[in-house]
Amino acid sequence: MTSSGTATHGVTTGGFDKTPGWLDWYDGPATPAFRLPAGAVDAHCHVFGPGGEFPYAPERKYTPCDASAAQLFALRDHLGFDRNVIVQATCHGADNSALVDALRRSEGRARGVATVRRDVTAEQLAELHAAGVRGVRFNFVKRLVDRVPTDSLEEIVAKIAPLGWHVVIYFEAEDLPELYDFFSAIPTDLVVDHMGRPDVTKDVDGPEFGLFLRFMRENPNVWTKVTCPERLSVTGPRALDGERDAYTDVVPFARRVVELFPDRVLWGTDWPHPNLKDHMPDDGLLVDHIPHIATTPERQRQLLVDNPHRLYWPEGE
Ligand SMILES: O=C(O)c1cc(C(=O)O)oc(=O)c1
Repeated sequence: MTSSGTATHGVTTGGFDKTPGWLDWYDGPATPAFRLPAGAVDAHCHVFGPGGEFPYAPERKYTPCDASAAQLFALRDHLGFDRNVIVQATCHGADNSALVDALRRSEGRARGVATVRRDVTAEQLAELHAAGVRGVRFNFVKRLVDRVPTDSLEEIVAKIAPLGWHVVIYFEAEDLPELYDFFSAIPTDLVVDHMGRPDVTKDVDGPEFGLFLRFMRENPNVWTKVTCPERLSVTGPRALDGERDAYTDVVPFARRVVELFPDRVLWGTDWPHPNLKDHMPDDGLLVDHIPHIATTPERQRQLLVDNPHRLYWPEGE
């Protein structure tokens, strides 16, 4: 596996200039000390391009290094995951071609979460479904989109609900008070990316994280990904240089969610980790974060196997 094969000197395939300061994904990840249970799912990861084959969207807010389906599946096998849930990245806008290509190449071992526009047709949705898409993503993180998708969400949800799909939302903790009622009205299953991005310098028992926990408690259709400690951490040691006890400041937040809602949590690597600014984690060491937040074999099995299978492979294939 190599990131340098597709991205060199700031240029990706297709002649796209990477965002200045872009950090490429970590090459040569460690073998995790934590043995993943059989059937484990990496339930949040992306593919980027390759730009020469699947050009990045004109409206993108960043240009990444390429990160292909083959490279993702090599990482899956190296870490010991059985399956992936591939989430459409904002750098591809609503063009899901790279995602669909990856799903087809996975031979049933990946499901997808797409981004669609309000004018998406039933035929287009049926095609995405056949490829393995089971959800749509809406991004409320302002640095990643021109406009938050409040207008289009209801219209799109009405179209995807009959397919049994769910909604994935990405937002920041400070925006939850304003969006609380809007999100609570979404009728489908609803998956919140990265625990709603808590500010981990604040108290885990404080009002901000308390609102997120209340959101989950009051809405039994809400799930969350206890992911991205590398994004949320402020002081914790990083998953680098052999560190298997990384991102300790995020642990109390993720552990609390796993303990309170063990049947509505998912975990993923977030590979290839878009927009990290100060370091790129070793995904092998990131897997070693899991037993710190899901502390018993039963909780680990729910987080990594039972929950993602229920949401993405309900037919039991
Ligand atoms: O925090 C981010 O920058 C980020 C971006 C994207 C995306 O661009 O899709 O996805 C993520 O899960 C996280």
